[in-house]
Amino acid sequence: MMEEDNFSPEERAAIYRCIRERRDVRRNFLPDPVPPDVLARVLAAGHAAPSVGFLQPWNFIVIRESATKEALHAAFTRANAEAAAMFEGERAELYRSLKLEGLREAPLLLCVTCERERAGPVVLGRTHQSEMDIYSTVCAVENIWLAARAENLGVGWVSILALADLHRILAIPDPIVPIALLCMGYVDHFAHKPDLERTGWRKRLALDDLVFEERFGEREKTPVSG
Ligand SMILES: Cc1cc2c(cc1C)N(C[C@H](O)[C@H](O)[C@H](O)COP(=O)(O)O)c1[nH]c(=O)[nH]c(=O)c1N2
Repeated sequence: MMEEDNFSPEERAAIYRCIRERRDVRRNFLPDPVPPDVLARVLAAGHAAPSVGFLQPWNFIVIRESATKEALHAAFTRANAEAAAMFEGERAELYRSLKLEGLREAPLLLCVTCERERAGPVVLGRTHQSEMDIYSTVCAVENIWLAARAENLGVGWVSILALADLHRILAIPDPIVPIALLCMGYVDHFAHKPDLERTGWRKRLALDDLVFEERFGEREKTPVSG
């Protein structure tokens, strides 16, 4: 390999730090706007994502209007009441104490959509696994999330909304699928642990419990962390 194709140890360390220290952020947003050049870099990172058949099925809808943010927040409130009712007792109490969106506080919201028919009905790589265009769009979302972290921008994914509300509020026509509604902005700090871990909702699983080696149709647990 050409020397200049390699990542230096410092570059590698920065990438792993970005992955490790990316957080889902939906609180403590500062009012500072996201500069256009920063947003352009973050969106370019999204657009650099892999996609099935090189379909690039995404669009990025930038939302700054407070009326739209309020409408999305109202949709969240409706959905969240339904979601909260799925839990009982202490769990329900804990659920209600969680801050699960930052739709009004974030200076900018981003909706990432997937246009499934962008290249017609037949797409290289999608014929036998029809969700691949959706997954490609999720790859773009993760790129955005990581690039934003490298730009010191917090990003939170808000999925507690009915899809029909997203279609209506953002005027997204039916063949296009809203994949992610993200709240984005500068924050005063990044938490070291996920909120859901810190609040005791769920523990982080051990990597070694999740890795298996395949051996002639059998699976064997294979510790990797050494
Ligand atoms: C597809 C999808 C959808 C959602 C999320 C994530 C993803 C991947 N997460 C964030 C989620 O809770 C968070 O990623 C995990 O708790 C781990 O925390 P970190 O992202 O590592 O900080 C999330 N969080 C939240 O507060 N409200 C939400 O609606 C959602 N929805």
